[in-house]
Amino acid sequence: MSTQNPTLSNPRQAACVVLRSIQKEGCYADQLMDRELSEGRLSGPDRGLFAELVFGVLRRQGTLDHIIAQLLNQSLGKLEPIVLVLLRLGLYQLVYLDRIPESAAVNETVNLAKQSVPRASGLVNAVLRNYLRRKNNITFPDPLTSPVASIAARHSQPLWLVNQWLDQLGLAETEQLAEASSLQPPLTLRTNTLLTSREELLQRFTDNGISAVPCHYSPQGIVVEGRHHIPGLPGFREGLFAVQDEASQVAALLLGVQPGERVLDSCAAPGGKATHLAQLMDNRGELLAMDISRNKLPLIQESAQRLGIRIISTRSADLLQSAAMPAHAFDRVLLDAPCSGLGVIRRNPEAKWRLTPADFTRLATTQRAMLKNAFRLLKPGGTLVYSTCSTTLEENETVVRDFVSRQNDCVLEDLNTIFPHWHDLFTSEGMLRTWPHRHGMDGFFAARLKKR
Ligand SMILES: C[S@@+](CC[C@H](N)C(=O)[O-])C[C@H]1O[C@@H](n2cnc3c(N)ncnc32)[C@H](O)[C@@H]1O
Repeated sequence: MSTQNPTLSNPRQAACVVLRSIQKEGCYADQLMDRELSEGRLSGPDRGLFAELVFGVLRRQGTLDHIIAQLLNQSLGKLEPIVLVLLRLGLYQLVYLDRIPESAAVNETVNLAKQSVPRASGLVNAVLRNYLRRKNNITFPDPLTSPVASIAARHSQPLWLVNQWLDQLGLAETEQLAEASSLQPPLTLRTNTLLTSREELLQRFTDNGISAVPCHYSPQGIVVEGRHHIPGLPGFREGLFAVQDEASQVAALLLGVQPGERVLDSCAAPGGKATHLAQLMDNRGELLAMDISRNKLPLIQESAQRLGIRIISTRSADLLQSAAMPAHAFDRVLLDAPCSGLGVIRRNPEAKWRLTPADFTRLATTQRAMLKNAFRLLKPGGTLVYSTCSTTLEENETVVRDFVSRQNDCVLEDLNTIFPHWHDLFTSEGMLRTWPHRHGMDGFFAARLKKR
């Protein structure tokens, strides 16, 4: 099956194609899904089922594989990759989707197998029916004697990640985080305060029969209940809001930008934080949104235009190349560094099956070099926020502590002192650490540095 197949009007078939591309080619789920949805072959509830199947299977892949292994007479590794995708897809519907009748889940999956890999349709049928017979006898590792394996299997997380969380948080919180990280994240929006207030936006949603509540921490944030097609939400085309997790909103607020300042967002695409910063600057001053990827700069410009922002200019430059950097000295710099994305695995669940601990060391090397270069661009007295959507120590505290210890003109500011009302988001050292299970937002890190 190909992702270009023009006949994919069936949500299960479309999900199967996307899952296979992710497995085979290392594609990103959100990009493939956007492409499929924008081609308009699926309509109405089929679009919702398609998204549910792709993200659900990726989030629950570990648990599904654990169950499949008990139902098979052979090891999982011996299955053809497409057969494994079909089994995950069928089993996901049986285990997690109450609204789909069991017979439909089995028959539709077997039909898909007949189309794509006919020789395996008997096996797919047998395994799914075997699950229906044995579902009350599926076993998981004992939480007392094998806590890591138990959490990994029940909450669908890789073993290395559970071990890492255990070192950071202890057993009870690891269980909570593992569970929260396999759930669908909330839909959080940032009010565009250049055009409206949070209260007016909430009222607009209420008037349109959509439930939404204010965020607890971000003064611009709202959480919308249910699933929605974003461009169809009231106020989207008028630019009244941007989609952005609350943790990301808080990270930009930590920079403390003021109207009239000269600000650099050094890794800016697709522009979530850059547009937020411009909004906080009240559309006054200069904001340079820089990114290595020239292809992504139009995303920043399109968002800025929709939100009525006039102070952002974009530039393609490599933060690792000093010579390519803008010659300005900035009052404030945001370095929202490329990272492992372990804090956003609710949104990009394929990442947890691809990453390995070796990736963090490689990423940290780049992040250190970026921090050094970004700090050079600050004026004396200027402020820099270093942030990532990763939960690892290596990409976060270690990068910052190491930099501060080597850089005589750099001071780590204590966020507890500057933003005392958010103290439960900060570590005792004064850095931001948000967690899905504690704060209901993405896992995020930020530290605020000052140049003497
Ligand atoms: C975490 S994303 C930034 C997200 C953005 N701040 C936002 O809120 O929408 C990291 C960005 O860094 C960019 N990037 C990666 N390496 C870079 C480099 N060497 N110089 C500049 N940008 C880089 C990537 O293209 C990516 O867009």
